[in-house]
Amino acid sequence: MSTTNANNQSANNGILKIAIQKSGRLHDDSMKLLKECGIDVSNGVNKLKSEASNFPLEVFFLRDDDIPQYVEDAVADIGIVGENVVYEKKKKVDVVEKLGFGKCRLSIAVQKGDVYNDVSFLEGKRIATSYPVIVKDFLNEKGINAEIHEISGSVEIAPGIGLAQAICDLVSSGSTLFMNGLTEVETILQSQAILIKNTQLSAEQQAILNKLLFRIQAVKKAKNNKYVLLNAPNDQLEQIISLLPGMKSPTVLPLAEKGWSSVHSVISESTFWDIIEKLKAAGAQGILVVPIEKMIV
Ligand SMILES: Nc1ncnc2c1ncn2[C@@H]1O[C@H](COP(=O)(O)OP(=O)(O)OP(=O)(O)O)[C@@H](O)[C@H]1O
Ligand SMILES: O=P(O)(O)OC[C@H]1O[C@H](OP(=O)(O)OP(=O)(O)O)[C@H](O)[C@@H]1O
Ligand SMILES: [Mg+2]
Repeated sequence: MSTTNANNQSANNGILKIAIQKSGRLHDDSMKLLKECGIDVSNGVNKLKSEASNFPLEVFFLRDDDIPQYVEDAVADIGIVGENVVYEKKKKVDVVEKLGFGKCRLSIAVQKGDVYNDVSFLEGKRIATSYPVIVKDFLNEKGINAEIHEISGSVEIAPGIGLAQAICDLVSSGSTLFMNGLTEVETILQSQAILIKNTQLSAEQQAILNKLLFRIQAVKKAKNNKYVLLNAPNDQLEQIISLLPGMKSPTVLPLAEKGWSSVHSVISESTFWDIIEKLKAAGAQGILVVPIEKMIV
């Protein structure tokens, strides 16, 4: 390749195009994630495209259903979309990272009062859904013959108006099912927002993605951990330190008051309350818990 061509190539590839949902459940969290990664993107009303001012990223605002196709076709290089949409669309894209928001499940529900013992209930029935591909795969796997009636929204209303005897739709709190007199009977898929990428990124695009990913992982780790500061009597230090993992090991500093130390450490969100109780029981006092903004290990 000549130098000129190489330069042109680099000009084309010097920016990464990301597709995110224009409006809806994933929009705000997707924008927030970019912001937490230190990337400034303006989000003007009715704007469909925006360029980050301080990172080589161009943002396309799209309907979530279209994102896997755009990423497969390299119209966008990467995208943020629910796993449910990725599995439904079955496009050729690579999954890069789970993002920890947009958590929901895709479930089958029937009318309250129906006697549902197992999936054989669905045999010969009509199921309303916006996810015909995933439902078809599920029924095939279970050896059930049922009619799939595809509708694009307000799926939970279908049994109540005589359109279907069962539905398959996204559930989070369960309140939409409850309000429509439905009961969840099978969970087909657990879903959350994920980062997907085109399968043939150039080396330069991959390098930008790696930079973005490094930041995303630091943000995610920080969210899953808390910084803890506490005072400990020196004669209890050994026991208290054994309860605290820290990134390497806890920091211990002497307090102005003799016989006491200040202990600093990082605790994971999942074990947080358990460890705090044990720390208190071991004699820790003045425990402060502080959120971490970024965490690079
Ligand atoms: N109740 C929920 N709780 C958490 N996440 C959800 C919930 N409902 C949907 N999601 C996730 O958010 C994604 C977008 O949901 P939304 O309802 O905004 O989609 P949509 O109406 O199809 O939007 P679009 O206009 O972009 O097509 C879903 O595909 C799913 O991954
Ligand atoms: O279990 P819940 O917490 O009630 O959430 C489930 C509802 O959320 C989603 O719809 P959304 O509210 O996004 O509206 P939509 O129909 O426009 O997609 C989904 O399609 C369900 O209807
Ligand atoms: Mg959609």
